[in-house]
Amino acid sequence: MGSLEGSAPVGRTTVHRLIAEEGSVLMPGLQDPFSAAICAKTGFKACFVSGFGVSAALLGLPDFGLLTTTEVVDTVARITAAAPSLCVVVDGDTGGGGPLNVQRFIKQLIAAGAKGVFLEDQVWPKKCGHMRGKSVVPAEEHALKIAAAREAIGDSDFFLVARSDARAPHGLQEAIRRANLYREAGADATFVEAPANIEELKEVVRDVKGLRIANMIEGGKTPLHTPAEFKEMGFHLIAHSLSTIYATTKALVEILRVLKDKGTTRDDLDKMVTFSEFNDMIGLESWYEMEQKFKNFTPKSLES
Ligand SMILES: C[C@@](O)(CC(=O)O)C(=O)O
Ligand SMILES: [Mg+2]
Repeated sequence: MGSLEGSAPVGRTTVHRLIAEEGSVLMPGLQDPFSAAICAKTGFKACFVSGFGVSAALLGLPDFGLLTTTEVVDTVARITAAAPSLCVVVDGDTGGGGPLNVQRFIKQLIAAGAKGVFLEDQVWPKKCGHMRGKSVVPAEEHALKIAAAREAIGDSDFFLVARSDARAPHGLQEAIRRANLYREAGADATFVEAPANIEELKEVVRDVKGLRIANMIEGGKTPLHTPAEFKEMGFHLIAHSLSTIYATTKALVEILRVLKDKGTTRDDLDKMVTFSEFNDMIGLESWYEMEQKFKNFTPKSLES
C-alpha cells in the first residue's frame, strides 16, 4: 500500500479495552434507542447498531442500500443519549461515498457519541452480506476509504473495522487478502463477511492478521457459535446483528394476530410485559423525581 499505510494505534480505545478485559466481546445488534436502553439494563457493555435493523425499524425497508448516512447518524445520536453507558459500534455500510464522504461521516458518528464503525467494500447500493447478488469495489478503492477514516479519527476514542464482502463474489482467499490490505491501510480490526462453515472460520483466523470480527446471523451463512468458542478460535468482537429485530418481529406478529383474531388481549397478557415492568424499563421513576425537583425549586434570583 506504500503511502496509504495508516497506523492503527493499539489499545487506545474503549473497544480495545473491552477486548483486553473480555477476550471476545459480544455485541447485540439493535436499531433504536429503546432497544439500546434495554441492552444496557441487561448488562451488556457494547452493542452494534445494525444497518439491516435500522433500515427495517426506521424505514420499513430491507437492507438493500436504501438507508442514508444522515439517518444512521440521527439514529446513533438518539441511541447514545438513551444508553450512555453502552459502547456503541455502528454499521457504516459503505461509508456514504468516497474518502471525503467517509471522513465527514466518521466525524459525525464521533460527535454523535459512537465508539466505532464498520465500513464495507461492497458496490453501492449494497446488500446484507447474507443476501445474494453482492459485488465489491476494487480493494484499493476501499483501502483508500479506510485510510481516510483513520485520518478522520485522529486521537478520538473510536474503533475502525474494515469489512470485506468478497467471499461471495471472489472466494474466501480474496476476502482474506483484502482484510489484510485494509488492516495495513489503518483498520483496527477486520471482518471477513459470511464464512460458510467452521473450516472457513478457522482459515480466517489462520490467515487474517490482527483483531478479527465474527457476525452471527440466525439463518445466515455462518454457523452459530458462542463467544467462548469464538475466543478459543481467535475472534475478538462478535456481532449478534439481527437477534433483537428477529425477536421483536416475532413478538409483534404474535400479538397483532391475537388482536386481529380476538379483538382483545385479555387472555394473552402473558405475551407482554406489564404496565409497571415497561415503566421500570424506560426509567419512568427518574422522571417523576426530576419533575418533583423542579416543582420545589426556586431560583435564587426569585427569592425575596
Ligand atoms: C451485519 C449486517 O451488516 C448484516 C450483514 O450484512 O451481515 C447488519 O446490517 O446488521
Ligand atoms: Mg449492515
